[in-house]
Amino acid sequence: MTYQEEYKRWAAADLQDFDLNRELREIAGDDEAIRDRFAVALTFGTAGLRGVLGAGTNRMNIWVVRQATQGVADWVKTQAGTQTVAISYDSRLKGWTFAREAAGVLAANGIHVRLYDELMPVPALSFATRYYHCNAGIMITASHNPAQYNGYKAYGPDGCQMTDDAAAVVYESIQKTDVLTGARHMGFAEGVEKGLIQFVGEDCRDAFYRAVESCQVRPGLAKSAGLKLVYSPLNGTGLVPVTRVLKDIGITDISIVPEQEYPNGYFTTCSYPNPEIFDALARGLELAKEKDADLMLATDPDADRVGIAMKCADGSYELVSGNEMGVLLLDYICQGRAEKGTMPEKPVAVMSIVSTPLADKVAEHYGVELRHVLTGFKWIGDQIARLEAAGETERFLFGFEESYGYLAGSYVRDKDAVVASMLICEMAAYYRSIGSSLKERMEEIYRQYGRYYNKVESFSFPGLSGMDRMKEIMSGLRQNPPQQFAGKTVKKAIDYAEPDKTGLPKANVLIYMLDDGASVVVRPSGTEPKIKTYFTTLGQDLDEAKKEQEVLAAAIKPLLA
Ligand SMILES: O=P(O)(O)OC[C@H]1O[C@H](O)[C@H](O)[C@@H](O)[C@@H]1O
Repeated sequence: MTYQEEYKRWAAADLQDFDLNRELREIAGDDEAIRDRFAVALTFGTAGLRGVLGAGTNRMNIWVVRQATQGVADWVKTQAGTQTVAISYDSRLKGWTFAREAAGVLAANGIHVRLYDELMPVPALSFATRYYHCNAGIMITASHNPAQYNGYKAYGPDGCQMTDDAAAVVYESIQKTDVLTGARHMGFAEGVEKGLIQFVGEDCRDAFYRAVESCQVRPGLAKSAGLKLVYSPLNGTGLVPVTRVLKDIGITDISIVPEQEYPNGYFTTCSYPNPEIFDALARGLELAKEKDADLMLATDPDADRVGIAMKCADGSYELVSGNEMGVLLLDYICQGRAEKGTMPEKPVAVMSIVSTPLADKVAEHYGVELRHVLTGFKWIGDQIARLEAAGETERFLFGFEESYGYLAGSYVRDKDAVVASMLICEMAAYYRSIGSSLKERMEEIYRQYGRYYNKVESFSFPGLSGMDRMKEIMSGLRQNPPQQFAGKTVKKAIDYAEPDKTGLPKANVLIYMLDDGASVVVRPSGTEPKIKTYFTTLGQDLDEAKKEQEVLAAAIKPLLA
């Protein structure tokens, strides 16, 4: 069928969503708009689906959600177990609608559903999936994308994002399911009446909070430390779980950024709700200055990432990068657990290969094995699963990625900004209680292990031609391996396309280790049309390390044009 024919089929159907029929009427006769919506379909991958909201096979709408859920249902039916799927959603536009639609498809397939009756974040979904022994979990979210997006993250029975094998089966089934007529569907009320759709119980929520709070390193400490916090849920799911946990551990001086407090899928005060980006933290920073807060936290809409600003001695605020926070937390957890006598035998931490080598130094100092895995938090979840299979789950201390994702504990298998917010506040409270601060501890770490500087620079390659160019660049780097960058010799180059040499699954990643201890990683992003370069440089002080990075970046830039 051509895209025009598919458009006509949709335009003639009752799409049960006023917005969709109106959009199709509006684009009548506009070939480009029709092609964009109907020429291709959103692809279901290991991260599920993500796309712009609207009508068509290349958009997020109830029909694409039903089709994807039929794929998930078909896969669940091939599995043993409870035949149950957990569902949650965040503040995105149509979040609750998509969650209900997905529940209706599962129920029509005879599969039981456990649905949150209010928006809840990724870690709560991962937790419910495990708690109810589900075969799968579905999170309706587009994470930190702009407001016009929504998406569908799929989870396996362990609460980790779906494996490649399972996602491939789901995708195959999706392709056999006609988007408008192929998915079975039952009305939500009927599903509830038949007992197929149930809400997540209070017992599960309470168990989630207990699991998070059990990860405190110095329980009770925050109660008396007088920490002053500014928090922004960025109009997403963080408000309820983060404030609940913080209050439970005794942090009461919390000012919430008023315009970003309540769920709002339009994200009117920050168009790109990604805590990696300054704009997303700007309102929080203003309020932190006004309140003279010790710390400012902002969680992304599905509350799996958290961004931080810390107060410096002169009263100014400094943003903390994902790498720095990963190192601070690793250091705090190790030091605190050693002091409290709760350090497990043979402790294990995990980070992605693009995260800072400074963490290796810290782990070594505390006698912790720091495992390196590919980018994607599911690889951290996979390490916990391996420990679990060996009956050694308690060895897992902490996992992090430079992209602002952290997890301390094995109760969920995706990044958790709720536990991260709790531990960051506990850590800040601790340093405050001993007359120090996060900033001071970070400086001590640099003095002890060396002045590392990490920076990510991304190069955009939009469209199909961009995809080709990215392939050319990566194969060019493989065919003519660079021997030096800016006069610094490449001491070792690691190509992750060669699994025999890395011991990790095959991945399109190149790492260059330079003779002065610096390193550069080059990889195409898995989530955006970009090549990302990750720099680690060293210097006597920050200025020198930054200059080193600039020189290296300038040398690499021409290779990525
Ligand atoms: O670098 P990318 O492939 O774009 O991925 C960036 C990030 O995306 C998601 O948040 C994943 O869960 C992370 O594991 C990953 O680091």
